[in-house]
Amino acid sequence: MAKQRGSRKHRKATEQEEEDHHEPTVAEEEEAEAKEDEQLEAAAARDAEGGAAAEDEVQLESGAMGGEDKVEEEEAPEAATGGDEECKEEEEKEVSFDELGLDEQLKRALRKKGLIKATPIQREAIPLILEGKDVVAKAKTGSGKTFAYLLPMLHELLKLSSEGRIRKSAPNAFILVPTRELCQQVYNEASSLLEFCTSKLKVVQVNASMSDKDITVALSGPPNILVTTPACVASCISKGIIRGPSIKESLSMMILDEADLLLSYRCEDDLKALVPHIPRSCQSILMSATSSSDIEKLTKLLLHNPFVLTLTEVGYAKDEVIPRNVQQFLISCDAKDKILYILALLKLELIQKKVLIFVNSIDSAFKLRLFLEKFGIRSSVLNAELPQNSRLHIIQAFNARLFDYLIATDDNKSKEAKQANKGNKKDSRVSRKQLQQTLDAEFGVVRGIDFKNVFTVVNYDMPPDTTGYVHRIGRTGRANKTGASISLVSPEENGIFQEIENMLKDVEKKDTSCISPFPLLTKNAVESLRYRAQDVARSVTTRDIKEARRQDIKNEILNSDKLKAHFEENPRDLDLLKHDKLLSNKEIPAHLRDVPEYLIDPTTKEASNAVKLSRAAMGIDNPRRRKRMGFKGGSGKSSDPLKTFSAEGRTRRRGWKERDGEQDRRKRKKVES
Ligand SMILES: Nc1ncnc2c1ncn2[C@@H]1O[C@H](COP(=O)(O)OP(=O)(O)OP(=O)(O)O)[C@@H](O)[C@H]1O
Repeated sequence: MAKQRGSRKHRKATEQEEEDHHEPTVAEEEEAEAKEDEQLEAAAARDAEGGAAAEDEVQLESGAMGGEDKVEEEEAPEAATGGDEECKEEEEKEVSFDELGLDEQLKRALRKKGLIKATPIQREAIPLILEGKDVVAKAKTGSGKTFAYLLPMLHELLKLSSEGRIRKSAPNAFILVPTRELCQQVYNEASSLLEFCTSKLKVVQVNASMSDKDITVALSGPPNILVTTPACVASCISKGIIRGPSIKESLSMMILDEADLLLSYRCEDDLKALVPHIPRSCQSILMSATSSSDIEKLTKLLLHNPFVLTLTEVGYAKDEVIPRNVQQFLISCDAKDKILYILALLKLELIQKKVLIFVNSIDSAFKLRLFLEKFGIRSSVLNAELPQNSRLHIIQAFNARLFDYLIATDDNKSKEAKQANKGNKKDSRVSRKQLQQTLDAEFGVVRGIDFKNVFTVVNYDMPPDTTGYVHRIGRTGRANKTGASISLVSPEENGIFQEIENMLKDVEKKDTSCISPFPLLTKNAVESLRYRAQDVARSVTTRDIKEARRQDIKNEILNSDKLKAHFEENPRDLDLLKHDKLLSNKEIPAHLRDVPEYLIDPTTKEASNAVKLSRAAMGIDNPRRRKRMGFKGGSGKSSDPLKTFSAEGRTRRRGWKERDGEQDRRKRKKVES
């Protein structure tokens, strides 16, 4: 593995390049925007990069929650990174993409994204893959595994293409991922890297929601790279859309991304069906965030004498499954009080936005959404019932900061899926059909999805297993940004919580707990909201939940086709992406929308202010930043009650109007809380 360490000269060049990426003036930005013809995703990703530095600075000043564990600026780097020595070690190992010998056109695409230095997994895996080795790479969530395989793969294919050695009877590379959402995400990433050489390589994604005709059209050519799920590729082979002998002739590389999840998505048989068609010469790469017996199974099935990159080998001082830039907290409470605790966290602004909240059933998700809505907190629900276009666009809209709170049921193992399975055991055909009708088997909200700039992940319900925990928490702290997680643990969930704690201690070789009690929420603050919360929770009936669920699907189905057509023509127009519209058309009473000042104790007020200050320091509400994300008009602060709520008590303004026009409250009378 030929590797150059970061020389001073190189570092200087890198600094210069970073300076070149200065914040543009408004005029420059407008001019650039007029010229740019970029995908929404690329714009969001660039902004995420821009935000990273700012967020890291905030970590130094006020800790991840912007709360009471403030540290002096000089001391902070040590606290944040685990010590000077470790920092130096990391710095010594820094390698730029230039040093990895990648194709010039790929480097140009990386520069355009503002990516200069390789992450540890990238700097270790890229040279090995370029050497032609089979590789099994295990690295924590958000560590950049996608580019770790995409870059060397594209480099090799570009080389073959320029030497005229590409075989064209079937795709040259398969990238197999567990879910459709990931197909789309990986396809977007690969396309963005090929921006400066579109005529040389073609990448397509196909999934089970497409008709055979559409799949056949997509695969005509054929493309060089196929991003798909194991189920879809197996079906293409069995239907003769891709011929086995052609795969044998053309396939030179196969990637199994999110390999730890592939088998849990019932992909084993599909992968076994593929094995006889894979040529012996095919290089196989397996990427995973966690270790499991499934990984070993897959390794045996598909790889030849692979090089195994484990967590320590990719440059981290110690093994870690949760990025060290993520602070993990817990709140112990009764199951019935969870709704009260989440209200306190959000309404008193004790956690940093954006927030991703995980629940274990779709009904719980809608109950929570309706409940929060009654307090003026708007959110969106992401679940397996929604049409695929809607799911993709909810993720896109959340990434673009069109709303701050997303409630997700995290995979097809939700309570509903389990019930559907259980209830239909007698007739497995009915069971499968019913399940497919209601819940999409290839759906995966969380796993591997690159949510941008999620600061806090909340486990409203604990995940069913330790892998679920790792993947959920992995939606924050991505690409070295700071983040936090809060798990609401009821006595009934103590078992799984202990399992998670033991796993973390085991991996990180620690005796002490890795998950600390959340320090910013006082008993007084919770109790001050209890009466209202209980009252409102009671008013959200099962019928309301059923109706909201039905209404949401209806809206999203209507929107789904519009979204598809519209975004093909206007990839940057976010007007349709308002997935947090109010479910109820009733006016929010003032006493619920605003928390009166006398209810908020001084400690809570202080904590809330600290969180707000750190948010301001991150520049999250900066109008120029919002504009780059695709917002039209101003900050929206003047018309959105979410943005005007203050834990210090509210300065009432006369007449305001809901942004989406559901309710015109201009004539609303001034009512004292
Ligand atoms: N070299 C880099 N420098 C900075 N950011 C990077 C770099 N490489 C990738 N990223 C960004 O890091 C984020 C996480 O990357 P990616 O999705 O590949 O992580 P992952 O390891 O596959 O995570 P998961 O296991 O959750 O799927 C992405 O937003 C990506 O654009």
